[in-house]
Amino acid sequence: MALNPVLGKLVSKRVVLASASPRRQEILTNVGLRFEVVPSWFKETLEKSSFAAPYEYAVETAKQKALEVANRMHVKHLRTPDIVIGADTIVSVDEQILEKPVDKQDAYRMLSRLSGKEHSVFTGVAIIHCSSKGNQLETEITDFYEETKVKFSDLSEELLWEYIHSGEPMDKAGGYGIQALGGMLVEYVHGDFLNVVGFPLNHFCKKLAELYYPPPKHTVQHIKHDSIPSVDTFENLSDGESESSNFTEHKGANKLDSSRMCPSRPVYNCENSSSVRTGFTVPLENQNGASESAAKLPSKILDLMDGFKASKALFVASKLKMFDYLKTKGPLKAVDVANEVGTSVCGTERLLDACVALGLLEKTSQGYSNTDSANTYLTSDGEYSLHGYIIHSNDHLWPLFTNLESAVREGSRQNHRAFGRKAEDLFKDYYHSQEVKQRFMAAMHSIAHLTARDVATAFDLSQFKSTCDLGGCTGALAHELIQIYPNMKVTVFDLPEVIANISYFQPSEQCAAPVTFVSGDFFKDNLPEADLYILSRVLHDWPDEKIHVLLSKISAVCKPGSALLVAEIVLDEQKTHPARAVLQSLSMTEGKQRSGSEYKQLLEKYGFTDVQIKITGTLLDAVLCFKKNLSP
Ligand SMILES: Cc1cn([C@H]2C[C@H](O)[C@@H](COP(=O)(O)OP(=O)(O)OP(=O)(O)O)O2)c(=O)[nH]c1=O
Repeated sequence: MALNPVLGKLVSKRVVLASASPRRQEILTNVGLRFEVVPSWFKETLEKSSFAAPYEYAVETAKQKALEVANRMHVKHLRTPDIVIGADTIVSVDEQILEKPVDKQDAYRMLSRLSGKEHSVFTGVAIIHCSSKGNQLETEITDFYEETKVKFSDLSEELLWEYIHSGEPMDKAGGYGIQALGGMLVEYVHGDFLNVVGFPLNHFCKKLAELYYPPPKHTVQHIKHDSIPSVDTFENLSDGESESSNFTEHKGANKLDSSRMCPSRPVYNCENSSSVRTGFTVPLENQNGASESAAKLPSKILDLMDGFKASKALFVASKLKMFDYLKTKGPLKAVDVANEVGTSVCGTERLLDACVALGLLEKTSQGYSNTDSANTYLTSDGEYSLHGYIIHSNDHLWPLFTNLESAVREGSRQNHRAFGRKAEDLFKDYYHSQEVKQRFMAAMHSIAHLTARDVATAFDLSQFKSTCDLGGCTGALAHELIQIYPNMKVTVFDLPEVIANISYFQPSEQCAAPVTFVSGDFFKDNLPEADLYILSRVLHDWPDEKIHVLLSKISAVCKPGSALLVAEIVLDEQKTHPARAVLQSLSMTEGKQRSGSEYKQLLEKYGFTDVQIKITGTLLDAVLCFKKNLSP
């Protein structure tokens, strides 16, 4: 995800960088922008003398580079991108434009002109919004330039040639690369460093912000390039439900939907920039300047207000297996998805658009397709599929959380309200209903598989020859342990009903040393022998009495020197973070989440010592402790 909310606006768009420059690719990749690279075939041969100023040449070249790619993609590949970005960097000294040197002599000429002097580096950038109407390519061009002043030291002949022989100058404007060896030649830089390297990122973000969130009409002539607006709040208002006229402008503005635009006219004129738009201007709603008095929006609160809608959209799209269909058959139009799934076309279209807005899907003229993370996490057969847990969240947690108010009032689980039966009866369902059992196991498997590597590598466990994962369910963690510690023998101990259903979840490739599954109840039955016991996502679910039984048993069976690894989310000492754990507590199980010192205290009470806590920063943290020599 792009850190900058403005760049986030491009997440669902097909963005093409019309440049072969590895620097430009790196600058944009580093800020999380997803784009294709299609180098431009436009030859940089515009007549320099026909431009009044050097930057005009750079801007025009950037524009031509981007237009060539947009046209080629439209005509040859029948794939119209949404946005094409072109750029051109030149060096200007003594009214002369220097581009890339053609050979070493040329590099020498350029560098000796720059020696001991200040020069300007201009990068022209063109952002082209493309659309296809009746097979015609329509473009809306926005361009700008950025200037950076650079001063070189006096360069000796020897240094100059040594630098030229390094090969660095050859693919760079002015014959130097400030980001590498060329940095040694530079006395000072005034302005945007990245502009010298080939892409003025800051100005680009400001330009996007203007494009996607134009200012109210009366300020149109006075835009200052001194801040990149934080606009994530506006995004949150575009749910079609806000009636407030204060927000109307932003609502329309972030769509960039040409069907809602009024006839062509320039939008705003800023220093260093221009917007030439064919068939593209201000959204109609923008013209009343309504947001003048809009207060600073509380983005976090607005996010929270909308959070449940976003969760439910994800749940429903997952439940309807839309991500599965799109993985195998996408891109698909809404009508095709609706036919596959058996849903209404209009409802499906709204849900798919919502998924695009949430960054789960991409939408192009060919239809909807999965993002990479939807393929990995949201399809039911994805490598780290969370599908099982999402369905569990929808079918089980959602109804419970719908009754949160009663849960807080009464301080207890709300199974009776959510499902019309008590928690104990539901537990019986677990034993009797294959569907409920499978759903629960799929949910546990989802999370265990996703977190297995972090848990398995939180500590070096190579000293342990045998490990028993208590309540290890489908063996996701066990399989990971064997991958990482090939000499380790791993046993999964879980209820007979669980062990009876594990086959579906086993990895297709057979491990050299397979996991052993043993059925039993860890509160009642003898535990298998092991050097290392694991309790992953177990302790937070049980009340103190049950934990007492379990830890006493483990402590009794542990030989001195053997260990217990607990994987849980470890709360901070204030017990308010991470939010994930605190929110999980709201489901009001009889168990609880604990802080690091609480885990330490608990484990020491049962004869474990040398308690080490590893906050992984991911979904699960790890606590490792060793059985001390004397029994507790
Ligand atoms: C001055 C300077 C330029 N450059 C680079 C940036 C640009 O890649 C290059 C100028 O050439 P450009 O013609 O702007 O770009 P390019 O040929 O690399 O790629 P394309 O035309 O496909 O977009 O010089 C540096 O990397 N460091 C520097 O210090």
